[in-house]
Amino acid sequence: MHDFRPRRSVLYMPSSNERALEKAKTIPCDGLILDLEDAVAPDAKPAARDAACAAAASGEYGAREVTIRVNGMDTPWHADDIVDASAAGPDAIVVPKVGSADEVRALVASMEKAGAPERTRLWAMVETPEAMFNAREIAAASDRLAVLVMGTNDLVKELYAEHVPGRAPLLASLSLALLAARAAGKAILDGVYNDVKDTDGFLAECRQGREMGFDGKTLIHPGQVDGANEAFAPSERAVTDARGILEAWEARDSGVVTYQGRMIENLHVESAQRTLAVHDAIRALS
Ligand SMILES: CC(C)(COP(=O)(O)OP(=O)(O)OC[C@H]1O[C@@H](n2cnc3c(N)ncnc32)[C@H](O)[C@@H]1OP(=O)(O)O)[C@@H](O)C(=O)NCCC(=O)NCCSC(=O)C[C@H](O)C(=O)O
Ligand SMILES: [Mg+2]
Repeated sequence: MHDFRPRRSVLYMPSSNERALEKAKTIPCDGLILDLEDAVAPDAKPAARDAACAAAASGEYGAREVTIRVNGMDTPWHADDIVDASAAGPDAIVVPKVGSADEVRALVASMEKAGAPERTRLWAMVETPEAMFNAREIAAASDRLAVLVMGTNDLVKELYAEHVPGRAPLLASLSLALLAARAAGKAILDGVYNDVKDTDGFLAECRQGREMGFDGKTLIHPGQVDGANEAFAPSERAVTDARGILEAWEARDSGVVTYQGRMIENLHVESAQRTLAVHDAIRALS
């Protein structure tokens, strides 16, 4: 009933960093974004592209979802990035600064022209004011588009905002993108937390992202993986409650039943089924 792929922790790494590419094989994250964009200097881009494509094609990353983030559509590297990444066949090609449904369709067409295998999905980064206003059309533009990824650093820059605890300046954007993803039935990942030494701030932001409804968080350091894995997995309590709700529902003799004093209706049963599907999918990873 629920076809769910865990994406609690999705780690960016510069594809120019050989050591990080090697280390990633042992990091317990659900996904990897091999970056060719912001984390790679212009003169290192061709070598980084080769390294990312070789890594994605290697099959050495186990159950982790392996993606390549190409350079933006308005850059001189984009066309070659799409051609080479499509040939490498990662789980997804991540495109930064997608601003419209037309751009999504153009990206899908260029992936198809470059022979990207069916399994290679498109992930669109939404990180500009234009993308926020077009989020609904972007999310629904193609079946190939599987995930929206928040780019909160670019958003803060574009809004002339500031990174603050609680992210008040970003809440409208985060909510718009979430609404768009859910309306289109797509997954959505929260943005990165820049201070790799601030564990409390990072965990608070993970909790906020989970409570808002994000599927997981994009990360920049291996030290952030365990916190995201825990925050975006159903807690033991949630799993116990989900089982209890299903048992109470099975034993009902009317359309409404209670579990531990709380009213349970069909919609709560669907949520409980989803919780157990997520829990099972996470357990199946290990
Ligand atoms: C942030 C970092 C530059 C910090 O690097 P460093 O000081 O080297 O960290 P450590 O010494 O603590 O590293 C310990 C070991 O872990 C490896 N490592 C570090 N980061 C990664 C990683 N991301 N993936 C894999 N492995 C990693 C180090 O190599 C050390 O290994 P060892 O020597 O064997 O012990 C660095 O973490 C980093 O570069 N992070 C990724 C930065 C990045 O990719 N940025 C671009 C994406 S973020 C973005 O653009 C979001 C979006 O577009 C937006 O707008 O918001
Ligand atoms: Mg960005």
